[in-house]
Amino acid sequence: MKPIISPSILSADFGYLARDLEMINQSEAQWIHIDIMDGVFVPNISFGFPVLKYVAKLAEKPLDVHLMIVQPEKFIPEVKALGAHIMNVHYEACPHLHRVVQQIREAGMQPAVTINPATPVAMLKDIIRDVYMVLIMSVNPGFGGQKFIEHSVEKVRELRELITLTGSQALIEVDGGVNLDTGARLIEAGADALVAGNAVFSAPDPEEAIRALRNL
Ligand SMILES: O=C(CO)[C@H](O)[C@H](O)COP(=O)(O)O
Ligand SMILES: [Fe+2]
Repeated sequence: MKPIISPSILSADFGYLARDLEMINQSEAQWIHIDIMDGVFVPNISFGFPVLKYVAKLAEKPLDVHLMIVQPEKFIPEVKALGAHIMNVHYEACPHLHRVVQQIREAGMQPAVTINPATPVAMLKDIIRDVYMVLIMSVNPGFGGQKFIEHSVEKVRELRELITLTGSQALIEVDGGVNLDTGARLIEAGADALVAGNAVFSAPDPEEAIRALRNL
């Protein structure tokens, strides 16, 4: 099965956001990845809901929303209003993760849980049956264009084992430093979906870069 490709608009040219979204609409990408940062959970701020309303209007593919914020449950209505397909919340930001997952589902979105590079896969054991997807961060969240953390490939393998063992249907997505080389190894390890920012938007032909990732 071909991997799901979710281009991250964090690396788009914000001065030409409409053009870059149109490129994704025309491309072989399945989803559009949206990074929301609060300057508290991560040391950076990206864009907020007034900008994302405009993005959502132009986007013709399901939105894969990645919230790098504290208390993400506070923003379930705003994320829902964007028409998001998937709402990714961080394990590290949710002391009551099970409740948040339930709330996301009740709101009519697919719940996904994201883990930072220092969080072991084993921490997901009691939530894995309840989520649509797990997002493994392969860089420390907060910035695009960072170097891939090698240990992430092993984490994908461990997560695939946990999913098989528990009978979960969860998808595995990986985010950070994904390119043709790291992407190939992640897919081999069991990843279903790849987020790519820099590898797409720094390429001479971004649409071709998406196609190449899709054909890995
Ligand atoms: O969540 C993120 C950063 O925290 C981004 O989705 C990620 O960094 C994508 O960018 P790149 O592919 O350039 O690493
Ligand atoms: Fe992300």
